[in-house]
Amino acid sequence: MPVRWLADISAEDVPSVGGKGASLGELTQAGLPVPSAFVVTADTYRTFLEESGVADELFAALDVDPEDSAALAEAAATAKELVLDAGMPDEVRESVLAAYDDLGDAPFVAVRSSATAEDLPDASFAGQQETYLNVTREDLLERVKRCWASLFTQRAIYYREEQGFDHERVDIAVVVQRMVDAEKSGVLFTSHPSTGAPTTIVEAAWGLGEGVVSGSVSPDNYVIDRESGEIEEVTVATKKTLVERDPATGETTEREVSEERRDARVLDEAELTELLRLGERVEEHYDTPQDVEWAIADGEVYMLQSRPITTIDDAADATSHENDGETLVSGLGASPGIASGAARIVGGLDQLDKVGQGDVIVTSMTTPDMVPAMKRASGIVTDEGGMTSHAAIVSRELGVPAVLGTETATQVLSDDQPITIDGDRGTVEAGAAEPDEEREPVEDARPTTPVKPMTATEVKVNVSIPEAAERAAATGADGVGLLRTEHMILSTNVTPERYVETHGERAYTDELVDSIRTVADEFYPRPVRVRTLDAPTDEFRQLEGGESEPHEHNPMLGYRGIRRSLEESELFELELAAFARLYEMGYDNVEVMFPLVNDGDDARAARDALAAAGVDIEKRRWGVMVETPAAALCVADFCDVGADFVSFGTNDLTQYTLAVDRNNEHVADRYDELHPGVLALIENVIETCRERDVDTSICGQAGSKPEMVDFLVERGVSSISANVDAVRDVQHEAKRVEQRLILDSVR
Ligand SMILES: Nc1ncnc2c1ncn2[C@@H]1O[C@H](COP(=O)(O)OP(=O)(O)OP(=O)(O)O)[C@@H](O)[C@H]1O
Ligand SMILES: CC(=O)C(=O)O
Ligand SMILES: [Mg+2]
Repeated sequence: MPVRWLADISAEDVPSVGGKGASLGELTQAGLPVPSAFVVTADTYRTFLEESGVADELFAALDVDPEDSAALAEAAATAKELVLDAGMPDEVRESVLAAYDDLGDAPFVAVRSSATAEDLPDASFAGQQETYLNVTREDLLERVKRCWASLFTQRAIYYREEQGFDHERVDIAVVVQRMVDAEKSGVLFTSHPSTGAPTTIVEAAWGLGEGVVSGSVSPDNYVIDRESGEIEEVTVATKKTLVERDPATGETTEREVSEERRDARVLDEAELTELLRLGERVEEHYDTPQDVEWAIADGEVYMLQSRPITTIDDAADATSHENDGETLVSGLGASPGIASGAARIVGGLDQLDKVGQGDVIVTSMTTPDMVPAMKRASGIVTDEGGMTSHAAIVSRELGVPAVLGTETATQVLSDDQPITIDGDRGTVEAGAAEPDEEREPVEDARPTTPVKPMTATEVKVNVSIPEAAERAAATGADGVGLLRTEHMILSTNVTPERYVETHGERAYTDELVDSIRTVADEFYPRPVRVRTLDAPTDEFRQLEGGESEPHEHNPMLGYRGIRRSLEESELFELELAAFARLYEMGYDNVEVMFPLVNDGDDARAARDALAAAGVDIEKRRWGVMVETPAAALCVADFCDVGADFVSFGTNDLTQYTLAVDRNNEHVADRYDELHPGVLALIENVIETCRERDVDTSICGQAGSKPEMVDFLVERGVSSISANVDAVRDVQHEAKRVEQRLILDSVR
């Protein structure tokens, strides 16, 4: 049977109709309003491959060295051409068209890829396959083939080759469904996506749902208490664009929303009540909270897809534990949370093995070599280190509670001693907390909510170690505002020069490609802004090969950032080659950012080096950091040389503006990112960039501070990048300021 109707499909049919098809079948059988549809099954795709005779040639074409980008591109092009050019077996063609005719009155249909579980388990691949809206009978068969062909993009081929996953084992089904000519649409979460509380959250925008799902439109947000049915919170967004069928051409197009509807509320009470009711029925049917896509046309609500919410944090409502044990040591609460476990005193790298799952690492200071053990640990305690130390950055990104700078923990605590650490208060106490409050190891930890306050200001996340990518992506951040390359280098424990000497040039580039790719994959298609190397000489000196680093009176004012990269052009070329490779592999979400530039000359030189490495600078997004007063004052020059964005590195901008070395404890109390001098420079840059249509952003620590968020959002910054644990708060803060601005403008 080449096609199957929704009414005959249920959850067991995933292998035949894919996840989307199966969920639509379940909803239909449960009596929920789903537009009529049939599924072109995975078997049909197989039949097509065999009977059209393309299978051998197709799979032979896919057998490439995934590292050979040219070959990869060719394989993808060949595969697509083979699939699109192959004739459909008569039986398939007839069944599909006959099923279409049974939908009645020659409707427009949605042709939706429905992946089967056999494909890559990597979640970032979901949504990679195509969906076509407003398809007519004439284009139907071709669109079905296009869905099939979308299994063979460069990225997909690369990934399967690399994972040793057989292309022949991958299946795909295609849902052909009557279009809902949606006046409004969106998503709804039947229960709160992070706590599981009985709160329904609805997001809604005008037109077809594509915009909401892809994130290109900011939707209204409604929060409804399921028990009382009361609408608790209504946030009306400015909806600039909508997606709809062009009545003249029949094509799906995006257009501007009319003035009067732009800021108008999308859903009224009756519609919300109806959505709430349908959501409850869906949740009841599956017996677990669901994430549902819906659309409304002519006053009727339709359900377009349902998936379980996988992000509910079981620990979310666990109450904080009051441990009555004695406080053994205290220090800086550098990474929040409470953790209990056996203390493991780690005196050297050879002792890392004794750190098991759930233990607490106690060490004088962490090093990059300890990261794997840090991932296993439930908590981290150090003698030394402040808020910006390696231990602080890594533990925050991994979400492992940490108490740092205790001075004496390695002496006071003993091996195997049960302890409880509080990463908020900065204390280490004797004894273990109740077992149910122990933190889950990172690998099993559920990511936090994907439903975020929608903000016009993009809220992104900073990432330093690729191991933290999954957790960072789960914040629902709009991308990565700063991916530091330093840690990728530091984790090799040798200087880049030494690495190239011992491993070769290719290996150096490979190392960068691999690390960046981990993050770019996790976030795809959300943008990931990667900064080229910025490590001061004093940090490199600690690495193997670091003896040849120059001694500088003040490394902060010295040989680092773009200055060093332009000087050491051979190494810089290898670094930039990594970007060229990533683009060839299809990571079009990667952006390049240059640190510590002072003026147009620096920016131009960096840009030219990027172009010389084979990156199309017109097509790819690149930009510079604004970290020196000179850069802030010369920002127009960056716009002139074609930067797509600038990003405030307020850690540096503050130290250079105030002449306060951020590593010098004698002047630490004068370090103030909100100093009027710093803010004046920032304001000036935002204004200049807005006039010239260049994006502005912040990626320094101050981006995680509410006062700075207020200041930036008011001035119209394009995006804010925050630490992993601050993303949610920044989203809320940005939304609050945006609402206030809207209200002010109305009054
Ligand atoms: N029959 C339909 N009528 C109106 N809009 C539809 C229909 N089918 C899909 N859409 C819209 O198009 C969007 C994208 O469709 P679809 O769910 O097939 O793709 P996707 O979200 O990219 O895929 P996946 O769910 O596999 O990640 C939907 O969210 C929905 O808003
Ligand atoms: C992030 C960074 O480099 C800075 O704030 O200076
Ligand atoms: Mg900096």
